[in-house]
Amino acid sequence: MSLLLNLAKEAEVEEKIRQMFAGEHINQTENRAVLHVALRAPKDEVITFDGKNVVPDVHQVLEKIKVFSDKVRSGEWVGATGKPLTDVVCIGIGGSFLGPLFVHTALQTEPKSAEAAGNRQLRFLSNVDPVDISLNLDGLQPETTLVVVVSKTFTTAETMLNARTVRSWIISSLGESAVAKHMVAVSTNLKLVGEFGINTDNAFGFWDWVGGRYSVCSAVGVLPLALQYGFENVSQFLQGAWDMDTCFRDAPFDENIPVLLGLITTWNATFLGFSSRAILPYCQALSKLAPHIQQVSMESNGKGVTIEGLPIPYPTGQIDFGEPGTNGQHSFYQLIHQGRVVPCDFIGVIKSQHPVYLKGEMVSNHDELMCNFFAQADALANGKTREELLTEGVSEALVPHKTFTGNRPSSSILLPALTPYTVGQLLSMYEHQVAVQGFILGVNSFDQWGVELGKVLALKVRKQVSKSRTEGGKVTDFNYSTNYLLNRYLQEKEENTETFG
Ligand SMILES: O=P(O)(O)OC[C@H]1O[C@](O)(CO)[C@@H](O)[C@@H]1O
Repeated sequence: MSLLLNLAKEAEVEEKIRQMFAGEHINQTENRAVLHVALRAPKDEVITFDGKNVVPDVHQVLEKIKVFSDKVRSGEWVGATGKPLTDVVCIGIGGSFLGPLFVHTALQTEPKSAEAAGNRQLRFLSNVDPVDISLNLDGLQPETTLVVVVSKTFTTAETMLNARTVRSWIISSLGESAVAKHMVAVSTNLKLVGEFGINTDNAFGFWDWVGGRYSVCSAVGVLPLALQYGFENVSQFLQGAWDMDTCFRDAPFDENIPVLLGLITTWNATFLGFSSRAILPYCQALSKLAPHIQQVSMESNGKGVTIEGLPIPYPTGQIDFGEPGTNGQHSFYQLIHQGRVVPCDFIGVIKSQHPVYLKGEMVSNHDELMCNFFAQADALANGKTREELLTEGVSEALVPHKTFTGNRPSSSILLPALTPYTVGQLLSMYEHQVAVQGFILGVNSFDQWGVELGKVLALKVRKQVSKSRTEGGKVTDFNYSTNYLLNRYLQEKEENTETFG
């Protein structure tokens, strides 16, 4: 640890944290500041961007969300037919989806939040696959549904097509004028929001200095979560995130949770060369933590060049994946214990959101879950030797199969309980862990050029599909394999299309 702490010094991590909180343009390739911490700063904090304190702007949007969500929840804001809007469908993808889904999943079983939600429903439509539309609109009525279109750029192809499709669903049932009451937006691009037909008075803005995958504490997450759980619960979530932000900003590195986790993750991935990391919450309510952190981490640190554009001669970010325990134990843990080395983050809670204790049982249901949490880290670290197996009377033939090498790294994170506050702490901890790792690797953790090429090629395919539909003829513009598959697809495609309106 002391060598890793020296490395943090050498890599000037302290200075980089300072630059981040000072609103310097550390996202150099996009010439942007990285100020998601300002989204959870209390009113009296001063965080400047290009000489201006941004905290009042943040609180202005928060106040707007509070007023709007209170109106919708109380039934003061009604739909086109005068009915309260009890159900919310958020349309967004990537950072405009995964973070809010993670927090929603963590809060929906938390007693105080669940009570505040009552019978309200919150759903997330992300995939452009029409099956996702059908699943998310199933059982909903347009007259009681509020749609929140969430897109930082308001240009993301999947989100915009889903938004147009759901707008047609509303219009076909309630008429064009219903859009004003039933559709709102979250974006940095208010011009495009207006052009889409959503009243910009009903749009909730954020800023270029918030990266998509770091936007859950902006209106991207706060609006849907406040609609579902009430503003007070969401404000506790923000306070929790800010608590960890201040630990990151102020604590000495040997007590700084995100810095320590960032160093350990870098050690495992880059120095020891372990190419993946498992995020394993022993808490069902954290089932969407891994998919969210997967984007935060892999889109941030999955880079091939340094911030200066030089090729990197060492492995950068790791493949992040995960599932709640104990489910994962019965799925992929075999490989983790005896196959490749996969550093693990175990996350447990001391108090369950729903304690159950069956009469006559030795331990509560949650204790049973947590016994596994404690056991796994030990099993990975210590393993089981040939000698131990022989003492237990295991046959020579089976000894190699039952041996565990041990010496497999893991970190254990124990929370007092899963509340809006600790969910905020957890989120911020991982966001900053990723930043520290990027600072040490020397990459830009805040751009994402690697997602562009696929988008451009999809556009080219889209043009081809529409050309061969209208003009006929075979596709020849791609490589042999793609041409063949695309022609086969177009030839055999038969669709019973459902249209709204
Ligand atoms: O919020 P937007 O602009 O629709 O973008 C959605 C997501 O797409 C990405 O740009 C990746 O394609 C993410 O970084 C982002 O979170």
